[in-house]
Amino acid sequence: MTTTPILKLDNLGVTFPNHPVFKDLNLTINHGDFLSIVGKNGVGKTTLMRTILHQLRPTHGQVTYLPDPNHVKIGYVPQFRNIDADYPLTIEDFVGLNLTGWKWPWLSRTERQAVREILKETGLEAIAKRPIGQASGGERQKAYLAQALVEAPNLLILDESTASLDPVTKTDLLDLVQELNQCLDLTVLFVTHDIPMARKYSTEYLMLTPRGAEQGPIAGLTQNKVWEGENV
Ligand SMILES: Nc1ncnc2c1ncn2[C@@H]1O[C@H](COP(=O)(O)OP(=O)(O)OP(=O)(O)O)[C@@H](O)[C@H]1O
Repeated sequence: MTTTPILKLDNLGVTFPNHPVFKDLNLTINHGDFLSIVGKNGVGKTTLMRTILHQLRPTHGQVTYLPDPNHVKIGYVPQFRNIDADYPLTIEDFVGLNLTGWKWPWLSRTERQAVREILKETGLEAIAKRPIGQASGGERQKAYLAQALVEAPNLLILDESTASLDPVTKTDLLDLVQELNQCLDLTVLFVTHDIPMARKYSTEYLMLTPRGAEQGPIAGLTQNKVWEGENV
């Protein structure tokens, strides 16, 4: 099987004032990888995602999109975020927010079709007209995922985005992500504390510890290893 890299981290390091988060991180992520990123609270997982998204300039090293940034389209699903109860968008508006048409009446026929399909796939179809501010926490997380997927990314970052979901919803959404991973070669970076879910869905893992990083095929990631890593 040929592997084509989509993202490369070279000697990557981030230090906040007097506070090194991670250093000397080297990693190549290939198209179609489903990489779980694990490690204890505060070890630097979100900082790494922000660096990959170029929201944060690394202190050392570099992040390279391959073959170039024009070929990498990123979808990002954040950790749970509060939304004001009177936020003036329906769920379907919210899902289409990043498309060129922006709000439902101005979306093109193709964009509307894409929004409808993703609402169906994420189980939001029945509540598409509900104001997003009235949606439950889990429904909002689904809407964030749908918003990221509707743009057909080839790199999806899930930053603890399934943490607030019930087990059935979590499984449904990760099944969908896995289907896109396997059928469309979607590359997935899955930041999680849920080791059984990481083992179920990922192909590879990256474990951050205060001592350094460890990586490998997902079969090598066990709950014990994470606990040991967390005690370093
Ligand atoms: N802008 C910043 N300035 C200074 N320190 C920061 C900044 N952002 C994050 N940190 C610190 O860097 C460390 C890593 O934070 P980060 O959010 O990346 O951890 P995490 O592994 O994602 O944690 P969690 O599992 O709790 O979400 C933490 O100690 C955090 O307080």
